[in-house]
Amino acid sequence: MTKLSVNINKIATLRNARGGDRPNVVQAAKDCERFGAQGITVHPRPDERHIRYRDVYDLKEVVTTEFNIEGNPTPDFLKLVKEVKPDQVTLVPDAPDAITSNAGWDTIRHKDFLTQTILELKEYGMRVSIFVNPDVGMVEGAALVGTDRIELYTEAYATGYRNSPEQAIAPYANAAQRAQQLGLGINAGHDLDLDNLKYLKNNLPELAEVSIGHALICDALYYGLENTIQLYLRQLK
Ligand SMILES: CC(=O)[C@@H](O)[C@H](O)COP(=O)(O)O
Ligand SMILES: NCC(=O)COP(=O)(O)O
Repeated sequence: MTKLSVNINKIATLRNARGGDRPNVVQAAKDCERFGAQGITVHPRPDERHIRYRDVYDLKEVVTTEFNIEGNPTPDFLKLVKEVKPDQVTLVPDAPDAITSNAGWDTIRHKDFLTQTILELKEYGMRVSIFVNPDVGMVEGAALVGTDRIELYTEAYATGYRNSPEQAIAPYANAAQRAQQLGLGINAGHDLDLDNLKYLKNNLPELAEVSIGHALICDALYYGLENTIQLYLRQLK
């Protein structure tokens, strides 16, 4: 079974546009769960342009499915996740000024940093995942730093899928196969949508979880949040 974790960053983007509390991020998380989401993902960024650190503490009080916090392990981020203790923390090497996440870890170059950080986080009882490109060498490096899971960065898959699904999936299938041989759990995310999700799922049988935000919240404008979550869940059957 592949779990659907709904990334609610974009709910917070909308809320922040007016400075008030509409839509309410906590209520949205509860509703996503009520509509079938099996997890809630947030990716607080240093400028708090969508999810604020305060939201993360508030969400911890209400999320009853799997709570996944993604982000660059800066001192502030590490303090936050150690206090909140989500079910899963996903480390992403994104620059503070990046519009969105745009690369996975170089697990060889950052081996010492990742090993130390992951060790610390696991002492707090969290599952740790790290964001990686679909590159067998990076997956092998991930196995050496002690992470429980990898999250495959699927932007290249989503872009390539439009021209050639077979070519787009090939590096992901190889990376996933290697991760499984090495005993790593496999998550995936970024730019997944109703067009490309089923093919990814069908070709990565080991996929434990996908986190989806941008396209899902856009779809919800047309289909409604409940229908949209059901449509995404159907792709993962
Ligand atoms: C790691 C990843 O791919 C997602 O967390 C993505 O970065 C969403 O972040 P934004 O909503 O800030 O684009
Ligand atoms: N980890 C990926 C995620 O949480 C959502 O990415 P996107 O669907 O907003 O591109």
